[in-house]
Formats: sequence, structure tokens, C-alpha cells
Amino acid sequence: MNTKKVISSLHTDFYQINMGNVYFNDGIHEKKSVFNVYFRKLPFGNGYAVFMGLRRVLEYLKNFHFTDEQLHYLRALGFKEDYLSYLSTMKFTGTVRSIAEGEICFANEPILTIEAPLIQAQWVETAILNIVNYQTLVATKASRIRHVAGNDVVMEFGTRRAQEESASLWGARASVLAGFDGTSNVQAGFQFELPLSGTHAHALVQAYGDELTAFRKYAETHQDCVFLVDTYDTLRSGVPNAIKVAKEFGEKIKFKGIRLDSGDLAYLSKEARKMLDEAGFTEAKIVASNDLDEETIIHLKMQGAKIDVWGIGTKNITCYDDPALGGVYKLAAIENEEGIIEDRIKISSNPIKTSTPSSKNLYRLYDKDNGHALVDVITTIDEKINENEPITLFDPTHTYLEQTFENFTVRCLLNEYVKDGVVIETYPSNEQIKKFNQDELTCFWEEIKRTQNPHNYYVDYSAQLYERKMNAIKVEREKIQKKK
Ligand SMILES: Nc1ncnc2c1ncn2[C@@H]1O[C@H](COP(=O)(O)OP(=O)(O)OP(=O)(O)O)[C@@H](O)[C@H]1O
Ligand SMILES: O=P(O)(O)OC[C@H]1O[C@H](OP(=O)(O)OP(=O)(O)O)[C@H](O)[C@@H]1O
Ligand SMILES: O=C(O)c1cccnc1
Repeated sequence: MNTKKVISSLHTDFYQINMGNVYFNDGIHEKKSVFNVYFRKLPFGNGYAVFMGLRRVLEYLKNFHFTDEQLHYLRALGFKEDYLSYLSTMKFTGTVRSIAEGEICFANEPILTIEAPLIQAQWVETAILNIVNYQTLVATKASRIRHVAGNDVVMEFGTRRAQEESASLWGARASVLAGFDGTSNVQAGFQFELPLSGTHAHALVQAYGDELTAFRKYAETHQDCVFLVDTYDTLRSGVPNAIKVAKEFGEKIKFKGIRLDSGDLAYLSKEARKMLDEAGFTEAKIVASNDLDEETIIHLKMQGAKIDVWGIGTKNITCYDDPALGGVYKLAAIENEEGIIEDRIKISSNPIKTSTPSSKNLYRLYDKDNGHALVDVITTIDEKINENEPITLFDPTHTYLEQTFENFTVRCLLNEYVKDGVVIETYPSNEQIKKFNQDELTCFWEEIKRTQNPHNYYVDYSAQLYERKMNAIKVEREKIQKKK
């Protein structure tokens, strides 16, 4: 893995360090603990989410350590020498199971699980949520945009509007892996080997003060030419000048097309298409940009816009209409005094906020005849699903919603990426992640993929997991009764 910039071990919330100190002083800091990452609600009203962020999580965990300077800072905050001495050699020694980048996932599913000494698992919560929440959110937004764009080319243009440098970088990667064709972010191209693309800005035309000269100068330097035609007047100046320069330079350049960046993109694209075709440039493409998102793309397509390439910036990279994924990281089990892993639960009057205890597994059942995804099943860690036996599952909150499935194939979605602190050596390539994402999407019904009011996909519990949860609730209630 090509690590360019790693996340500091102090990229955490202060309370994690304070809790770590409590565990350390009490001698329970190395108790084996199990935490699950999940989110409670799908973003953008979408019918699914696209998981992203694992690669950065692995880079972070692999590099987890404290420098003398960081320990010095913690000392100044008042932490004692014995704790600091422990931290000075602390590395991540746990095990991480996760769904793959590009995987289609749903609310309340364990998408990443950490089994580690309590102090480590606690410490890394903040960074893991920071990474997974943002990258999964952008990947999901990009997947919606890809869905409505159909087979058109979609480029990521958002760096200038992203929430700072690392968001633009990892957001560009997430967008491309979730379906975009490339990015304008050069560092992302360099660091992640993503396809790059670029046209030119209004500044080029303004700098020469004359559109024709600017296009000619660009053509003298660059083979591939996409001229931005809206600096002064799209139809009266921009498009005619682009055509003129394309004709002048002929075979010396590859006239790829024009870019529209303002005005009525439906009207202008239709008029520009006619002008390009009449001039014989039927292969020239029309690129459009200007605050585009899935909603605008749908409307432009409805109006018959002749747009071939969509340049998408602000609305995608900032996840403008739903800017935070509420992914959480919850303790599900911990080693007891006898060394046995015991379930733990957080109870809430809001059923959605009551956590689900125990180490878990996540399976997806597919229709054996047509390959369609039928249901996802959250089970306890050691449960296996037998494809040859019918299985009865029920909705975790509305348990009367019971279904029996047969004639299915099954896939386990969680796989081990870190074993006892050792990160796997081979990681899927961009092409593999992109293909996996696209192939997996084809297994879901259109009703789940539509961008407005999609159907709910089933995510059920196994009977065993449901029992464990009910039991954990009972145990906690009994403890309270005893105290009264
Ligand atoms: N035919 C259309 N149907 C629906 N939305 C459109 C259409 N044409 C453009 N849009 C969108 O409408 C919005 C127009 O925004 P705005 O008024 O800021 O841009 P503008 O008129 O192009 O001016 P400028 O970018 O120069 O400020 C953009 O989000 C653009 O994508
Ligand atoms: O519109 P977005 O989806 O964010 O895509 C990126 C925008 O960045 C550039 O605009 P620029 O920074 O020059 O600003 P302006 O065109 O909005 O004036 C480009 O012309 C796009 O409009
Ligand atoms: O290459 C482009 O056209 C581009 C890049 C970034 C932002 N807007 C446009």
C-alpha cells in the first residue's frame, strides 16, 4: 500500500484518551473488546449506501504509534508517566473485519468490526468514524449521480469546494471508485492512480482578452482540446470560435469538444450540438458543469439536453444535501473476569438507538435463479447459513414481519483485513473495486436504486441474534430491578 500521508494517533477525541487512562489505571485496558461500526439511516433518501474508507482505515491502523513529541504533549496535558510509558509502545494489535470498499450496504448493518484490547479499540473510534462516515457518504452521492447519468461520462471537479485538502483527495477517490470516470484532482491521480481530466477556465480567455486568441494558444500547446465557450457569449462567440479554431488546426489537434458552464444548459447544449454537427464535428462532445447534481441531471435529460459529459463539483464532494452520515461505533461485547467474551448493550427508549450486542456476521442471500439480492442477514459470529435449507428471518423492529427464504445462494460480506495487528498485504485494485461495485449493483432491483422514494431492502436478524439481544435487555433490566 502506497502511504503518502498518514493520520496521526492524536487524531482522536480527548474523551477517548481519558477513558483509556481509566481502563489503564484499573488494569482492564487489555481486555478483549468488540466494537461495531454501523449507520442508522441511509443518506440522501437513497435506497442503499456504497461503503468506502477501508483503505485509509488500514493505513491509519498500520501506522498507529506515538512519537516522543506527541507523548510530550500528553504529558503537558497532565497524563502520568506510567500511562505515557504504556502508550509509548502501544501499537494496534487487534483484528478488523470489514465489508469491501464498493460494497452495497444498508442501515444498521455491521459494516466494520474491531476486536482489540479495550484501550486500542476505544482510541481508534474517532478516526475510523471520521474516515468511514465521509468516504461512504461521498461514494453514495457519487453512485446516485452515476445512476442518473446512465452511460454518459461523469468527471469529478469538486476539489476547490471540498472541506479542505484530504476531503478533496479521498472524496475524489471515493467518487471514482463509486462510478465516476475520473477527477480533476492531480494529487488524487498521482496518489491513487485515478484517471485525470481537465479543460480550461475562464481565466485563460480573460488573460488573452480575446476568445479566439485564447483558443488558438491552447491549441498550440495541447493536442486534446475542449474549449470553454461561455466567457462572453456562448452561441454568438464561444461556439463559433471553437469551431473556427478546430477547423484551422485540423489534424494538428484532437478537437474533443466544448464546455458549457452557465446559462440554460438544455437550450445551449441543443443549439451548440446543431452548430457543431453542421460544421462537421459530429464526434465533438458537449461537457456541462455548474452546480450539477442528480436532480439537475434528471431535469436536463428530461428537457432533451445534448450533454455527453457531466462535470460535477460542489454538490457531490460536499454532499451538499445531506452533509453527514451518522455512522456510530458501539461496544458489542467484552471479555469478562473468566476470560469469556460477554455481550454488552446500550438501551434506549428509541428502539433504533438500542444497540445490538455480540460479535456479528453479515450475509447476503441471492435468488438462485436470477441472482437478485433478496435480503441481508445479521447473525452472531459463529452462525453459518446453509444454502440447502430454508431459513426463516424476521424484521428486527417489527418481528411480525417474518419471511422464509429457500432456493438461494449466500455470501458472507465481512472479511478479515487485519489479523492480530497485521494488515493484509494485497489490496484490491481500483478496477477491481469499481467492477465489484457495479456488478453488485446489478443484483439489486431498480426499485431499490431509484433516487426518489426507493423501496426498502430487507435487513433481518437471525433468530439467534434476536434472542441474544432480548437476553441482553433482560439482563440489564434485572440488574436494575435488583438494585431497587
Ligand atoms: N435547463 C435547465 N434546467 C434546470 N436547471 C438548469 C438548466 N440550466 C442550468 N441549470 C442549473 O441552474 C443553475 C443556474 O445557476 P445560476 O443562476 O447561478 O447560473 P448561471 O445563470 O449559469 O450563472 P453563473 O454561473 O454565471 O453565475 C445551475 O445549478 C445549473 O446547473
Ligand atoms: O459547479 P461545480 O459543480 O462546483 O463544478 C466546479 C466548478 O468549478 C469551476 O467554476 P469556478 O470556480 O470557476 O466558479 P464559477 O464557474 O461558479 O464562477 C467550474 O467552472 C465549475 O463550474
Ligand atoms: O477541467 C475542468 O474543466 C474543471 C476542473 C475543475 C473545476 N472545474 C472545471
